[in-house]
Amino acid sequence: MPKAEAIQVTIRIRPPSAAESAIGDSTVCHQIRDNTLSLETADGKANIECAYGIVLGQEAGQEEVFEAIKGTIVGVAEGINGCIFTYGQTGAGKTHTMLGSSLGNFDGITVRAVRRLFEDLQRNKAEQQKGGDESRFQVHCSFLQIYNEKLQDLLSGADSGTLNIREHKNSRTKKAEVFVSGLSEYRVTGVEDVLTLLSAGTRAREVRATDMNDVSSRSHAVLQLSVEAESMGEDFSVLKRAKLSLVDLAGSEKMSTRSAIGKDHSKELTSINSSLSALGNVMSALGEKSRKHVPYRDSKLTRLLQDSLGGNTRTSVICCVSPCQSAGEETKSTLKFADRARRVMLHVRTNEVVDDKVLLARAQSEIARLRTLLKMYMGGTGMENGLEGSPSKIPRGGAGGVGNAGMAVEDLVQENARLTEQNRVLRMALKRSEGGEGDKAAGSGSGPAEGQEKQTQSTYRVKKRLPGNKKNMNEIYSSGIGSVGRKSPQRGGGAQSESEDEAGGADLATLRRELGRKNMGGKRGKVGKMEKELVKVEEEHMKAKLDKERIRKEREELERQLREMEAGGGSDGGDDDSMFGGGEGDEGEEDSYTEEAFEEESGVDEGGGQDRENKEIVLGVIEMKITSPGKKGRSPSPITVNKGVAGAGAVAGKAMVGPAAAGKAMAGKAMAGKAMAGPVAPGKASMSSTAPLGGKGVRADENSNTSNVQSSTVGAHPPRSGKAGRTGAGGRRGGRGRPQNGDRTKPLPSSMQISTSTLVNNEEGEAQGEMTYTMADLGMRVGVYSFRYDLYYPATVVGYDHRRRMHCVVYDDGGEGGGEGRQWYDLKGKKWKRWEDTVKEGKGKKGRKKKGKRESQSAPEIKQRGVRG
Ligand SMILES: Nc1ncnc2c1ncn2[C@@H]1O[C@H](COP(=O)(O)OP(=O)(O)OP(=O)(O)O)[C@@H](O)[C@H]1O
Repeated sequence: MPKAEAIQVTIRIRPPSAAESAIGDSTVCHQIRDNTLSLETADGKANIECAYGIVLGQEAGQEEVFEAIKGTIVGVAEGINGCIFTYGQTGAGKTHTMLGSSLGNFDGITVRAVRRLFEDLQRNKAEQQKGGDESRFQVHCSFLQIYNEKLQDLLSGADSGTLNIREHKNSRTKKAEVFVSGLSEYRVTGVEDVLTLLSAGTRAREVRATDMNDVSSRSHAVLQLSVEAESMGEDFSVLKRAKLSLVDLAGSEKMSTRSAIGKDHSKELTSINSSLSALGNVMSALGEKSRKHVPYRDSKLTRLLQDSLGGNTRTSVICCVSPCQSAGEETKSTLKFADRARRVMLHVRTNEVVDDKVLLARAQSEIARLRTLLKMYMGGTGMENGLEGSPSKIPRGGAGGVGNAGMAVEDLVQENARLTEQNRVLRMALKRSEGGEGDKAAGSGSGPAEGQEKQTQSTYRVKKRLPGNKKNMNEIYSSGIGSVGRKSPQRGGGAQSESEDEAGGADLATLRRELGRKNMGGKRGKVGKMEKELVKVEEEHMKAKLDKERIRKEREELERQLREMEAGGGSDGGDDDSMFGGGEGDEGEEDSYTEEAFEEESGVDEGGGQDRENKEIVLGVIEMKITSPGKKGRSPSPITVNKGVAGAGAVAGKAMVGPAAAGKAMAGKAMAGKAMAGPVAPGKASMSSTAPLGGKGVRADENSNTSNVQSSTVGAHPPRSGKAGRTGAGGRRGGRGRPQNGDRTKPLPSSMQISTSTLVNNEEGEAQGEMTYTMADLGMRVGVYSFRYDLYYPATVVGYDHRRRMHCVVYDDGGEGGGEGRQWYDLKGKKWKRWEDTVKEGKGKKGRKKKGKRESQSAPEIKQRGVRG
């Protein structure tokens, strides 16, 4: 449940500057208590006293500032978004606070925050590992500026052009979220990596001298770290994800303070002031409970910070002020802003994807707790034990019997969702059997049951099963595949039994009797609320039962049709009794990575070369397509992103059978359902984004429209421990060309081999064996070095475009973001330059360094203002 909390406001009063001291500017702003300051009015007659979260006086050091805002950082490793920004007039100390000073040990918030973040992540990882669980995390970094209302990538290494803010609907929360399309993201492994990027980006930032500051930042800068931390145990897997945004705003400046300023400066000033005023207006709107409209769209800054200001982010504002009289008016207006900010309430929640098993365990412990609670209540001992016995204090589903019945209803609803999903797979299988239309069916989105998510261009095939290893659908559904790695007596099998169905009803009946007894006993008032709750649960239970009946019937009908099809010869005859009609019927499928090719690589022999005792069963081939950008109105050309073999986990986790795009399917369920296993054991969920390829190759794509064929192989991913910037190069080029058209069945050159996974079902029906991670070159255009399928962004691929020599990001919103399904965003028209070169050459020089120098380049020195190396 989201927790409501206010934006945390800290005021920092800096010491007088040398210039202020030189003119003997008097001090009018003082800290008087830990959270209170006083400000003398311009005429010196009155003292304004105001209280904020924390007030830090002139003598406060960087460590104290960090302590004040630490709460925002510590949540990040736990999956809570955080945002820290500094606000104030030019020269008030914002950059000093955020970045620190190169003179001495004055690390700013950024360095401290990043250090703390990595410490937390490492500590969590070590703790998990100590307990015998697997744990890992990944962090990506981006850095941008908003200058004159234009968004620019500070890490693209050259003039980045203008980026756009886009919106995407989070498939989990169903809420719109903003992102910057085409923004470079680098994988970072520690504070040093972030500092290097920070240094490179800070050089590219716009600065200019103002009256108050010789090196005034003239742009708003946003450094963002995306964190994913995953832990996996025997029977659980939890993925936490959060973003930390560190924002150094440009300072407001009075037009009148400059006697004569250039046109550029005046434009800058207008743009800064208007975006800061838009920020103030947003804060005002958010602070007013009755106000419905929040003008986020009035400026790029407010649009970009939308999530941080009114959404699911823990936010801290540090308002910096000068203590001197000459700045009195600006200080007053900064304090006004602080006042607005502290009224804003946020709704913060942990971004966590939890495996079903964990949910089940949690639910079970909740039931146990509530049962005890009810027992105590019924026995009248609640109060004596310090527990509030009033039913109104017991959460929904929490009144013991009601809770138990409520859980039964939830079980039913979940079961229904699972059955609906299976029906969808059956429909696809049926379509395919009917005439190889499976791809179209999947692409067109036809067929999903009501309420299902849209399908996009993805195709799924289940490979022919080996003779002697025939299983019918029911066997497959009930053999535990539906719950690989998470065998649950209740859900592991196919449909829930009638008696289990009735369990909720039985609970309800018992509870009714119990309540009747209590009523008789004169506890009417207390019991009334429970009764209402009970009626509600009974209704839900009835509805879920009816739904289940309908879905079951639907399934029976589909199975019947499919059996008829198979009896009538199926799609490719022979001994193929595969669910989806085998692969031979897919001749017309574009850019297929055919099963034959797969077989050669995986060593799976259709004729039974495998150990049948082990009941080897290759359950599926995933093909995912991402469409190239195309112009609006043009049909986009498909680019195959990833083809792999989904093992039992994929089917089980419903990842590949998900109704949405492959990416979505994998995203939604795979993370939770463990289908997208990286180079980990089956049944374990993978780190979503940049699980290293571990030497697994990539595959050429035949739809590529470029002739410059370079396949990125091992190097497509950044080395785990390498410097972040190296990722930008997209890896060494190891490709030796791609297969010719029509030559798809030939084994790919080793450098381009697609990885495969082979899962073997053991006697218990659990998947055993190796499951490897597959990543293909994006249509020969992009060496992928980061790739994630998750609930947050259903699909995000960050890569290096070899042809254009630039970084690019694909956001696939599965059609939900209002786009045309999958979309391709790149850094159009940009020249690409390695960031190392940019740092080495210094700002202004363009062009790439010669090849082969990269290895010898040492990490750039960090001498940027405010950043310590
Ligand atoms: N708390 C502080 N202690 C010591 N020096 C400070 C402090 N705050 C700011 N300064 C100094 O004041 C000067 C201006 O600070 P800074 O560049 O951080 O201002 P700013 O608010 O970022 O201004 P702008 O908006 O123009 O970029 C710098 O030389 C900085 O080192």
